Amino acid sequence: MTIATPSFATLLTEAVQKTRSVTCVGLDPRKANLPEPMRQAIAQDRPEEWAAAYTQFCCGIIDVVAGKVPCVKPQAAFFEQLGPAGMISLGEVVRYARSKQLLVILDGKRNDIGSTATAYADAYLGADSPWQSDSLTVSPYLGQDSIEPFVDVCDQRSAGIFVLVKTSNPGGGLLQNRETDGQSVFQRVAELLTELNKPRLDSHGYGPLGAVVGATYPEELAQMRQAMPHSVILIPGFGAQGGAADDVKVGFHAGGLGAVVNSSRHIIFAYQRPEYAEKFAGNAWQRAVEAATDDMNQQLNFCE
Ligand SMILES: O=C(O)c1cc(=O)[nH]c(=O)n1[C@@H]1O[C@H](COP(=O)(O)O)[C@@H](O)[C@H]1O
Repeated sequence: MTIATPSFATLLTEAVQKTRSVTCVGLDPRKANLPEPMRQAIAQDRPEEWAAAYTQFCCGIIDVVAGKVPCVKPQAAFFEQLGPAGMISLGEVVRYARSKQLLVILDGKRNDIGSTATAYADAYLGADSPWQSDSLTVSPYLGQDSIEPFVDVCDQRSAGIFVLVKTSNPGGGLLQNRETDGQSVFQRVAELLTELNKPRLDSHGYGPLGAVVGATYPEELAQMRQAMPHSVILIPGFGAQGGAADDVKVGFHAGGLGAVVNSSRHIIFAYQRPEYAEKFAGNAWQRAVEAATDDMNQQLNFCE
């Protein structure tokens, strides 16, 4: 097997070391939460105008956080809400983030039967991908033959995936915690990721198959850190969903390696948080993004 170097996992580790940050800024634009001046500039309530505002907003965030954090995670759903115009905006945001040396985790939670999974993998991660994302969130529900096409693409290009293992939402346990053959479904997913990563490790011991484990389940996060020594863990649920620094620190290896922690609303709409609202009203929303990013970096001060 020939594996593209440097791998996505290596690039992410290097970006963490360079920025001394484990923060992933989630780009989840919402019409109702855009700063007032941007909402006022919408002349007609048309998807094209909102999409242009989303591009402006997300690129404005990227300008603030580039150099401060290793990666950003655009959530496709919010762009898809605007239809084709939203997808053009998503493409522009991905391109702009990469031009600012930020790694992009495209949050699409994609997957399907193997032959269609190949199309998703080529679409988002392939060498000729029009999106050129560095990585993609992937659902494991269709099994190993649905994950392998993504791994094949990761072998060819410096790309990675983050597979849903234990999600942050309260209802995730209904299926993920289901016990079968003496282990839970999420433990079985973790085992599969470890098997697939083993022949593909970089010099830090990480493979292309990352995992998603929510900050809202610290006990399971600690267990999953042990079960998946070769996966970089994407930890969402910090901030707005209640996850705190003490909850996520168990997801890391020494020196702040092996995980990144996502926060979306608490950073991008920080200007609306009570502690920032007065100081950063109106046009000062980018300064609120900066303050919230600096604060999160300080709280997650795990890099040696
Ligand atoms: O894959 C994800 O990123 C994800 C998985 C998960 O278990 N929980 C979760 O919240 N997410 C995403 O992480 C982001 C969390 O946003 P905030 O709650 O605003 O920080 C959203 O884009 C979610 O779609």
